[in-house]
Amino acid sequence: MSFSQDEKKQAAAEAACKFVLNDTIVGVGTGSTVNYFIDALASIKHKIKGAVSSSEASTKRLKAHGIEVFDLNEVDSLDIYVDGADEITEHKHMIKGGGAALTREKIVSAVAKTFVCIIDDTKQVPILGSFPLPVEVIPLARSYVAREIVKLGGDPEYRMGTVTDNGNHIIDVHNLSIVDPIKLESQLNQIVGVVTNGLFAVRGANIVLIGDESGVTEIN
Ligand SMILES: O=C[C@H](O)[C@H](O)[C@H](O)COP(=O)(O)O
Repeated sequence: MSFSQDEKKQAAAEAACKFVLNDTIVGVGTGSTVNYFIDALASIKHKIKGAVSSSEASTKRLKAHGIEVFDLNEVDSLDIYVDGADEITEHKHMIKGGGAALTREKIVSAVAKTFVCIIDDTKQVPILGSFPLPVEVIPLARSYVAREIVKLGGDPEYRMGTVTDNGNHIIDVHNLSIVDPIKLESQLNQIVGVVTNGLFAVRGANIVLIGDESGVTEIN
């Protein structure tokens, strides 16, 4: 029997529920895999205080399930943050932001003690960069940032029509072979006008749950 990509996402998402502790506030990411997690969280919502969300889309889904959504500024710490990824390496470095939620995801995950990454097995890569790297930019700085990205060896493409939850734009960077993701994450963030970029390497994942043909594989 073989599982579809959606079934693998759902399996990984449901497996993340075992990391949810009683009476805590859960950090919640964004995307199609996280949507399965939110649905699974609904079945144990009586156990938790609520959630902090990384996007308007996740907030809407959480509230539709009757899960209370807290402002991050009201929360000192989070035990876990659960989110998907667009690519992840064996070092648990990730590219995120395919859904343009990277900045709030990076902020909420920074507050959490443990980042639980939920993926299907297509997201595992030996080296990051086949998936175009999203960079959130202040609209005024878009062309300047694009020129600076070219100097770093990337091929920038404006994600036309996308406005982030923060009112900013996204540049997707193609043709990068990212040998040192920690260094590149910092270099990109130093360009004036960049809000943040989709490399999650300075702070990567702690636990990875991979939906695959065996069910779910956990990497600690
Ligand atoms: O901005 C979006 C996020 O970083 C998502 O977590 C990422 O794109 C993975 O999304 P999905 O689970 O839909 O593949």
